[in-house]
Amino acid sequence: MTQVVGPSRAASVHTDSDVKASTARPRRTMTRSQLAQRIAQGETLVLHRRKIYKLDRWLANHPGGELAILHFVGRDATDEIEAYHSEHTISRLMSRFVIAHLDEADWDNYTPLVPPVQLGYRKGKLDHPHAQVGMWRHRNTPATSAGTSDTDGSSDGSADEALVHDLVVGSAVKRSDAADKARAARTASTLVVDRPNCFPLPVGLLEPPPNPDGIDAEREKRISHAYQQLHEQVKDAGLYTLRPAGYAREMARYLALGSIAYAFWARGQAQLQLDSDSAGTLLRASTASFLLSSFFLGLFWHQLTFSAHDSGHSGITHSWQWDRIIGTTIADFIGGLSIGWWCDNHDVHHLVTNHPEHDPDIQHMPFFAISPQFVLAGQTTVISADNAALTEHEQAKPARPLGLWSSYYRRLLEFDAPSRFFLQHQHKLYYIVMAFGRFNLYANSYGFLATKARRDRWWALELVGLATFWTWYGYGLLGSLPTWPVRIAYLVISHVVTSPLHIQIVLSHFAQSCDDLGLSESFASRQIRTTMDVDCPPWLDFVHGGLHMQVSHHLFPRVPRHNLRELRDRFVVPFAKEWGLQYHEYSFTKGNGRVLATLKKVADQVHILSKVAEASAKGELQH
Ligand code: HEM
Repeated sequence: MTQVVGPSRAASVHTDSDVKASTARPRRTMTRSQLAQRIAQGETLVLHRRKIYKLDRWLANHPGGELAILHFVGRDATDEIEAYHSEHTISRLMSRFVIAHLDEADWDNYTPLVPPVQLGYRKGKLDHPHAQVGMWRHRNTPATSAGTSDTDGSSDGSADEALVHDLVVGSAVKRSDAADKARAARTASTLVVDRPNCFPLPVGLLEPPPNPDGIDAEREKRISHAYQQLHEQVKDAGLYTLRPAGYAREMARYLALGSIAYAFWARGQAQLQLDSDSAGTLLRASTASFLLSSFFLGLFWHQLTFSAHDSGHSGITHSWQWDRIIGTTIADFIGGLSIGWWCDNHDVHHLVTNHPEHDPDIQHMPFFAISPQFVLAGQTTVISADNAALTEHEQAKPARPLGLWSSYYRRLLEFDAPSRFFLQHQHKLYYIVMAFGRFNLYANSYGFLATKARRDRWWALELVGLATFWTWYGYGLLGSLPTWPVRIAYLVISHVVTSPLHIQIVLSHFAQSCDDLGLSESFASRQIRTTMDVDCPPWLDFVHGGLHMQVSHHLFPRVPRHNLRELRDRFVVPFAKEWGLQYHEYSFTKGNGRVLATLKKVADQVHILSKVAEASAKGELQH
């Protein structure tokens, strides 16, 4: 049974580096207010068990990416740091970055500061005036609560519906009452903010808005401490130990699928000669063999990707370098994708799960939006406090949903004509779009390697991997096929067969809550709220590749895949029950039904918004 521990007991775990730090140099303390002042000046300071890390110079070297750290500036990242790093990294490497300890009294009642990246700042500058509009909206109206989650964990949508309503009413009011224009324009869709364009920031800007209803900061701290205790129990139970038999089975399966794909291709080549004698038959024997080969190659890729995922979390050997070599072999050399891109994207997803503005795994405009926030945030006019009066020109502008700013992509995910079309039909197009998901992975991978990736030896290895992939797959395999129609059919089938993977990936989050419940929500609460499991018998585990025990994976991402079932049953489910956190588990069919229902609901809201936008543009809105 899970035991609840108080702060003092939990704080006694992992104190070896504390001791080292205190013996190595005099322990300096910093108050919360001093911490805030230094962050406001632009320093990258993160808290871990009272220790304050200064990470400005480490950012560019961090294997987990810059954003992973930036989202925790000014916050207590204890749970996340211990979930994502080996003990060796924590005790040896991290201790080098400690510059002080937080004042004890401030630590006991610590209220997180808002990380500047979540206010729209990157590299010392304001990225975009629409960054984190939700937080600004909340800040301007402290009495209102953020969206709440209903008992089944999905967003109740009341906040979203209020936003839709605001937009419709706000637009109508603006048009109809010329005398009251300025006031009306500032009610529904205007935020008055005071944000400088670069650092230093006013310290007050880093103070978070009040917690929304349903978030009790004290309780969240207790959940956090209980999670830390649970983590110790998981380690003691040996669940971080790799089960080689599990991966031996995986390897046998990969080998079988790869060999079958190769055997059909070889048979097709042998049949080519015979086929020339039977010209004119509808489906030549060689073509059938090639298409069967493409089918098995797709299955091979589908299965293999789960191991790339494990390696991306250092979940196989627990050595970052070795797992990166395994991941690069699978993803780049065999699959033509970038493991570097995947890790960059996926690490952020794990840390800010289901946050519309920050989590790239739910940002799929123009094809999908799982909340109207994707459409609504951009319709809000943000004006700075020293320019509080709207100009005539601004008042005359029609209220138009513009889309949402993404802190990951650093661009506006626009609500433009293509997204207006796709989003209104997203529930009908879902499986069709997903069928071609692997092509999107190529685009993301190559875009990342070309523009964003660090130019280091891992990057060079990835380029070699991709060149190898296109040589064996593009030139060797597709090039060996007799005609263009057969080549295209091979390409399409081998890619479409992997598409259940994309459905499995989004299934865990698309139907879950994507409300922003603020910075006081604990890591464990957030992961359990935003993530769902898929129920299946143990013998089918290989089909889902561990992704179906997603809640346990999100809470303990480095636990090897073959231990997830035990982790879930012995530790995670009882933990959620003890703390009254709703645990979400559905069958594959029901989970898909929930995803489609979510997409349909947003499609309906988008339909209304599109009508409003059109009417507003034509000047047809009346009181
Ligand atoms: C003192 C500062 C830090 C150091 C020295 C550091 C170092 C590392 C290292 C060496 C790895 C590779 C995995 C390993 O060997 O354990 C890693 C991965 C990672 N780090 Fe950090 N890190 C720091 C701070 C942070 C912070 C504040 C966060 C966010 C809470 C973070 C999030 C991650 C993530 C998400 C990964 C990827 C691991 C995975 O995907 O499972 N790191 N970091």
